[in-house]
Amino acid sequence: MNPSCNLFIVGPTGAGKTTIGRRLAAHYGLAFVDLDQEIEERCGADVNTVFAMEGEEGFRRRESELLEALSARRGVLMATGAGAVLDVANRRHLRDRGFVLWMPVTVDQQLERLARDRTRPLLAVDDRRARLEAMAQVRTALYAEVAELMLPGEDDHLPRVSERCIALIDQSWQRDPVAHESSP
Ligand SMILES: Nc1ncnc2c1ncn2[C@@H]1O[C@H](COP(=O)(O)OP(=O)(O)OP(=O)(O)O)[C@@H](O)[C@H]1O
Ligand SMILES: O=C(O)C1=C[C@@H](O)[C@@H](O)[C@H](O)C1
Ligand SMILES: [Mg+2]
Repeated sequence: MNPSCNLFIVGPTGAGKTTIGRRLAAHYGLAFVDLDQEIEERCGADVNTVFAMEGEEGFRRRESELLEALSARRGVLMATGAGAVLDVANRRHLRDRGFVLWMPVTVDQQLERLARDRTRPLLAVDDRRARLEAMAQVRTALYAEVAELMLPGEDDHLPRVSERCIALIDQSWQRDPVAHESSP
């Protein structure tokens, strides 16, 4: 939505939604919220444990409930989990309640960036490349459906990536001035 008071970031796992999102929030004076981290805080358990105890279905239910609540706030930058776009109601909330940024990443970049990562349960498989390609097959069109702006995806020094993102966002995000008011 443009104009809007929120920024939401979507994109594949390892795209940089959390790391770059944090920097963008600081730049724009928005409250940073990371959907995965919020789920972990509320459950008192990490994402791996939530998947193990409640299955992907339980995780997705929690993800949708929180996305609904957090996206209703004003003046937030929310980094979503990579699979949040799978749900149609999530996609509607994202589109209706904020300006949606898409951080792209190639499968090669994902494999390199997440080589030592063990925190993503859906990547706990023998053939990570095949899993990531299958995810991209389903999800790319969904990122495209919700996003209004694609950010740069190349590997670089994080402050430089953030600066390039800010230059692009400044060109197309019409910030709703009421964003500076406190929430009702
Ligand atoms: N443009 C970039 N250049 C180099 N490294 C990057 C870039 N963007 C992110 N990274 C690195 O990639 C790793 C994954 O980034 P991050 O955790 O922010 O991804 P994410 O999109 O939040 O993933 P997830 O959806 O699984 O939460 C981090 O180690 C981060 O420092
Ligand atoms: O790709 C996904 O579906 C996921 C990505 C992570 O951000 C977490 O939300 C969780 O591991 C699921
Ligand atoms: Mg993240």
